[in-house]
Amino acid sequence: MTIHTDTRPTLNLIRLAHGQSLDLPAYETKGAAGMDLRAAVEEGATLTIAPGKRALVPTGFIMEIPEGFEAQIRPRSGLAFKHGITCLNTPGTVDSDYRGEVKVLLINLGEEPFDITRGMRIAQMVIAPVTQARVAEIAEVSETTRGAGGFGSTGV
Ligand SMILES: O=c1ccn([C@H]2C[C@H](O)[C@@H](COP(=O)(O)OP(=O)(O)OP(=O)(O)O)O2)c(=O)[nH]1
Ligand SMILES: [Mg+2]
Repeated sequence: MTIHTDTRPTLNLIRLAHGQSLDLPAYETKGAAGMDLRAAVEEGATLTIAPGKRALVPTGFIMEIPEGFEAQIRPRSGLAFKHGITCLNTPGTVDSDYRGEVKVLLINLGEEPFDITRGMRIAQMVIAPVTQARVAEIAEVSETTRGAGGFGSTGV
C-alpha cells in the first residue's frame, strides 16, 4: 500500500475585498517554481505604466508564510522580453511575519506604455527556505586564497 502524504508547506491566504473574484496564486505547470500573481486592479480600469515609470500593483491577498520560509516576488520573463516590464526590487522579499497585502513593484523599462488590467499575471512568487544567522563580532577574519579580491578579480 502506498500512502501519499503532502509534505509541502502550507501557505494560508486571505483574499481581500478587491481580490475576491481573482484566481488564487497558482503554479501554472506541475514543475513550476513560482506561482503566478494576478493584478487586483479594479474591474474595467487600466493601470498604465509609462516608459521609465513604476507602479506598486496590488495582488488582493494577504498571507501567512510558514516560519523558516520567505516569498520572493520575481518578474515574468515573457513580460520582460516582450514589454521591458520587470520588478524594480527583484527579487522582492516577503517576510514570514508580514501581514499586509502582497504588492508587486513593477517598472517599465520598455519604450511603450504598458497597460495592466484586472487578473493579468504580472509576476511570480517563489516560496523558499531561509536561514537566519546569528551575528558574532570578531577581531580578525580567517585567511583565504581569494582574500579581499572580488568584483572581477579572477578575470572576466
Ligand atoms: O515585492 C515586495 C517586497 C516587499 N513586500 C512587503 C512584504 C515585506 O515583508 C515588506 C517589507 O519589504 P522589505 O523588507 O523588502 O522592504 P523595506 O523597505 O525594508 O520595508 P520594511 O522597513 O517594512 O521592512 O513589504 C511586498 O509586498 N512585495
Ligand atoms: Mg525590510
